[in-house]
Amino acid sequence: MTRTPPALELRAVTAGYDRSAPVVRDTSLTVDEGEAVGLLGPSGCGKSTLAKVAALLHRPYGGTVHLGGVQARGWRHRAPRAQRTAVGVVFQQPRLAADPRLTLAALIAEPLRATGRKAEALARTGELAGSVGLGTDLLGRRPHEVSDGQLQRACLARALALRPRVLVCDEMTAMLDASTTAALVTVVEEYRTSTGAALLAVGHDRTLLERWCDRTEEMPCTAAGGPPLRSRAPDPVSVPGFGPEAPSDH
Ligand SMILES: Nc1ncnc2c1ncn2[C@@H]1O[C@H](COP(=O)(O)OP(=O)(O)OP(=O)(O)O)[C@@H](O)[C@H]1O
Repeated sequence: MTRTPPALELRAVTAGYDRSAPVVRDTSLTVDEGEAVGLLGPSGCGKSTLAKVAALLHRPYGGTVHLGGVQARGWRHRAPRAQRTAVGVVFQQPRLAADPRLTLAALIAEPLRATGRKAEALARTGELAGSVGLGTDLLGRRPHEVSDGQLQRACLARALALRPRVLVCDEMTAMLDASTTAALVTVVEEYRTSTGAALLAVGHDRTLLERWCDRTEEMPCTAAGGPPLRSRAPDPVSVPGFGPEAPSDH
């Protein structure tokens, strides 16, 4: 029987900002279709770097990235569009990830416009905003006129606009309060349930990631010896998705 290829596979990735001292070394990670994997590890161990490699935003020194079984053939704008748009990404700090000149409507519609879908952008912006709990009254505002939570909702809507098969959430909720965290996790889970998309969620909040994800991976510090990643299934009492109790902020 042929096995469905993983939605995301990182094979022996070595990456960083100085070829002589990479922050990620020979690291492999697989996220199956429909699976949610949490990536934990000490600060500075390279989780965000690995997340950027997974989202084809950072070119590794070594190793390969495969999306749906197909090896990525480029990085950033040089990646083929079908691969680039197969991964949606949300970062920790929405103010760094959002062009301050754009209204929230334009921000959400950015990927649709950038891929030439102007009519779809007009038709779906309101629906996308609604799907992340963003009132249409906020769509005409610019990033400095909304809260971090409202801006992060817009960034999540932007990441979902092209209906990615893989969603990478890099500390998406780290700056948010417990109720906004719960709301955004619920949005991601509803999206995954309806589309079968895979999730790679990076963070420090072990309680949140162990509740949210099917399994977690521990990323060691390369200075302390490097991979392999250590896998951990959730406790029997925790459930995939988000339970009734909101996690605390950190
Ligand atoms: N653009 C950059 N240029 C140079 N070094 C960088 C850059 N971005 C990150 N680094 C360094 O790479 C290392 C790994 O950073 P990274 O952000 O991937 O770690 P992290 O595990 O996500 O950390 P945290 O949990 O604190 O967010 C750190 O030592 C960091 O200082």
